[in-house]
Amino acid sequence: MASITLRNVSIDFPLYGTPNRSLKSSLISLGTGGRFAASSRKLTVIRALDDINLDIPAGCKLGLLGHNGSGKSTLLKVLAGVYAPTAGAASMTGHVASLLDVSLGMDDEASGYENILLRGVYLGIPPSAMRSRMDSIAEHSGLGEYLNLPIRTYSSGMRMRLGFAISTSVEADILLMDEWLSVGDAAFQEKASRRLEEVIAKARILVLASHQPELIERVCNRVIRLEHGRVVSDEIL
Ligand SMILES: Nc1ncnc2c1ncn2[C@@H]1O[C@H](COP(=O)(O)OP(=O)(O)OP(=O)(O)O)[C@@H](O)[C@H]1O
Repeated sequence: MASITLRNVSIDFPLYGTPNRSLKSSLISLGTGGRFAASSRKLTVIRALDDINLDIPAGCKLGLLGHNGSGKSTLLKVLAGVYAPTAGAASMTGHVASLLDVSLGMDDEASGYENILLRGVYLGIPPSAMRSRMDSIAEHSGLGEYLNLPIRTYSSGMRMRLGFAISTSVEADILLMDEWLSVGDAAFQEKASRRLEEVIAKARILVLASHQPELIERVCNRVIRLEHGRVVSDEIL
């Protein structure tokens, strides 16, 4: 079973050595960014998430909307286990796959094939299991003989293709995505879009942050809106 439960989750980012008084007054007047939480003479704290309570059951395809700095990426990073809550508790049941940074864990000097194994380690998949997916990943990447070369010889689009092919080869109970990935040239984008839709259809839970309400309406069945780190609406679509 897959599920996500957040109870009173807050995330604070302490900003050390900032010119506190002027920063505080300019942050308070901004319509963007997290909430200004506390300060002393030396320390300013931004509360990126403020007392979030969420129950996400299996079958939920949740879209996150909100202004710049409202906390969408921070929330995804809590779900990915990148940030531990400053307060409250987050619990996830199921295998989490994060498409937040598809090239995380890659090594420039290693070949494409070697990077498939390396990236598998970051995704919690042993090399033996990754080897059995090698052919399908190679095919989806469309990189052919380039996979034998060190990835420092790749263009940025080629790296993205490889990262994308690897990340989408992993079956996940919980899939985390930041915006629609724009990967590669037009031909690859079309292929990538189809592949994403397949991966999403298989996931039990999707959490997708986006600035495009139309995309969320197309892909998701529930949407929450964040403002300054708080949930201000939660709707079934
Ligand atoms: N590593 C960090 N250190 C300090 N502050 C941070 C850090 N990461 C995020 N923040 C702050 O937390 C708040 C929420 O940021 P977050 O990236 O979650 O917003 P977002 O909704 O994803 O924004 P966008 O739509 O612009 O991507 C912002 O005020 C941002 O400045």
